[in-house]
Amino acid sequence: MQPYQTLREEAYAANMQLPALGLVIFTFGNVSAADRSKGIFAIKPSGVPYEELSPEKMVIVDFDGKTVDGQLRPSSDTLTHAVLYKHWEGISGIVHTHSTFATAWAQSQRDIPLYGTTHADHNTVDIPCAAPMSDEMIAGDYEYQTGFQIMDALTQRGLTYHDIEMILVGNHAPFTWGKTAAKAVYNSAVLESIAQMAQLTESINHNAPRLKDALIRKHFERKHGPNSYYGQ
Ligand SMILES: O=C(CO)[C@@H](O)[C@H](O)COP(=O)(O)O
Repeated sequence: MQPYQTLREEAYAANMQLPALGLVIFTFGNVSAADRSKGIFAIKPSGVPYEELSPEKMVIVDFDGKTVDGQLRPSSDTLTHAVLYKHWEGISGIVHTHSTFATAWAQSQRDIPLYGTTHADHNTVDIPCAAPMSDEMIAGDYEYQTGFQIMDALTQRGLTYHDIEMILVGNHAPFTWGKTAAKAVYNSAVLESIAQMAQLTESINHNAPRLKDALIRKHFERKHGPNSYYGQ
């Protein structure tokens, strides 16, 4: 058995969901799965097509972004994942994609407004778009700074990483997270669907109204919290 085999298999399975769900093409995007008890995560190697991936090719990295085990160079976004794992204790999965509609909203530099119950089933707030990074941050350790750009965007809105598990990085693309890599992948697929619905909503009615608070609460609380009654 290879070292960290179980973690590698979890990361591999989650990475392979991205092309399966139509969230990436070629080598776009990346998924990591963390073992917080060891302070490490497994992440896709950089620039390797998904069809060439295997559990053995997942790279094991610590929360400072240093490679612990693996022959291949980890994802170019590794330091962004590392920063978020280091600062957000409740997450063990992170996904970055360039899914079309979420990326289009990121390029528009707009938060995704809460127009409908599909959005409210998952979030009670607009989906944030982090501001584009300063020239200094870009010239510095870009991926490391992207992690802080994400955290700062939530703080500026009075949100925590529990309040919402998805964000757009201005002019770049989305990041999502969760208690597991599988949940982070689910969040990436939900984000792409919400982004597409919102874009279509605005193209049909540019003055479309936001969902009213009563419906936001009803749909979110139907699925989440002590009085939820969705599912089995
Ligand atoms: O953000 C980007 C590119 O802008 C990444 O999503 C890459 O497309 C994936 O890079 P690797 O994980 O293969 O290094």
